[in-house]
Amino acid sequence: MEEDEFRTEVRCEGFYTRVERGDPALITATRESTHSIDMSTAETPITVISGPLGAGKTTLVNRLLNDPGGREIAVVVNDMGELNVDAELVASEADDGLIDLSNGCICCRLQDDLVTEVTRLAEMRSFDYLLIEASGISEPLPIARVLTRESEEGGLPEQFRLDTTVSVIDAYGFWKAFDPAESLPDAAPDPERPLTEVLVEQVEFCDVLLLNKCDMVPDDALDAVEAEIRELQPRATIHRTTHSGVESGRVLDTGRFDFDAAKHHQGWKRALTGDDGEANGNHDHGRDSGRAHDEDVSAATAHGVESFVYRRDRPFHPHRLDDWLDDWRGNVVRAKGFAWVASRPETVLGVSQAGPSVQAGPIGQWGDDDPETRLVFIGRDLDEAALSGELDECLATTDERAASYPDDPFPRESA
Ligand SMILES: Nc1nc2c(ncn2[C@@H]2O[C@H](COP(=O)(O)OP(=O)(O)OP(=O)(O)O)[C@@H](O)[C@H]2O)c(=O)[nH]1
Repeated sequence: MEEDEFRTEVRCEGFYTRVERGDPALITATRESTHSIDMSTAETPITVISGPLGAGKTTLVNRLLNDPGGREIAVVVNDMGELNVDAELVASEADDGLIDLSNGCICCRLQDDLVTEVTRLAEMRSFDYLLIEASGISEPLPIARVLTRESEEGGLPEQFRLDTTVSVIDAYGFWKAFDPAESLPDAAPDPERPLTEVLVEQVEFCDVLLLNKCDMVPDDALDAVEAEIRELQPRATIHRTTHSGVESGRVLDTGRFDFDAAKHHQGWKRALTGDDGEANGNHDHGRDSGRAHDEDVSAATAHGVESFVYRRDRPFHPHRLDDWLDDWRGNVVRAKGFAWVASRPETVLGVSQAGPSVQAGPIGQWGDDDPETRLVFIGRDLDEAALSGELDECLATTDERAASYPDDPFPRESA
């Protein structure tokens, strides 16, 4: 069962590509820069910037273009709309000292366009760093797959190396989305857009996480938000920022990208496997944010952030489970895992909840594995006994296990 079987299918409608090159003053600065580029490796590192709509991605791109640390940076900006507003914003910053050398707009699927445009860029221009700003609804994992040539669709030329995946997370938006007790009046989830699912995936898959817009969240709430994010994302370095203010070296040339680690050390997956990441040398989380593991643990404890795994070797009654999934328990930030349902005893049901967004559907067969429900819950002040009791009420009786279910509710998708 691959985690991307859970992923929401998100289509990207357009890439906007431009190369930014420094003006003479900037090139002078480049020569004097302490940053040295080892041309002998002939590899162009890539940083991918993901994050929800309005989190501060373009702000970060512009910061990096204005302070490239001696690098000549090319930027690919991806936006969902016909007009690429982000590219326009990057361009306006470019007027202050960077020259737009090429631009273009194409409409097609994300992966093909990404490969085509980056390949074309590399043929046309010389640059020594590539920034990719993903759209607010892009999932980082499929992008990383293309950039590491793991995609069946093909990948980038060998000269590129994915160096860092960065997620810029709007601390205020996160606070509103996942903490109903603290949420503001406009925090109601938009039923049209299950963005919380994408937001959580952006948190879960990254090497570096900027917790941005810290100026908009009170300190105690910020601590709680960071504790929740740390529970979802045990591996990444976290930087608290305002206006995406971070030294370029924190997000460029970090060498932190590690596909296996990024895929397997998401909070929910580690809770399922009981792996705390120390065994394989990835126990460096929080280092750059100045926090040690113990501090993360105590921050989580102080804010009541915790996780537990619900395991049962009896199937659910499909309709009772479906009804239960309809009600979002506000203190659950994330629930994810595998369920066994009486309506499809051979089938593994993937369940993925992020805030008010809940998805559940078949993702494979149990095969030789003994069927067993395993669901991870991550949240604040979780009442494990109550949640487990509610779920136990959804388990099928012996008679119900033998029944047939012509109107099986799965797959289900809801915002
Ligand atoms: N108060 C506050 N505003 C910020 C901060 N960072 C960015 N902004 C503002 O938030 C708005 C959105 O920032 P962008 O950088 O365009 O965000 P984005 O992630 O590129 O947005 P999309 O491309 O629409 O997904 C802009 O008006 C920024 O000036 C911050 O730390 N605090």
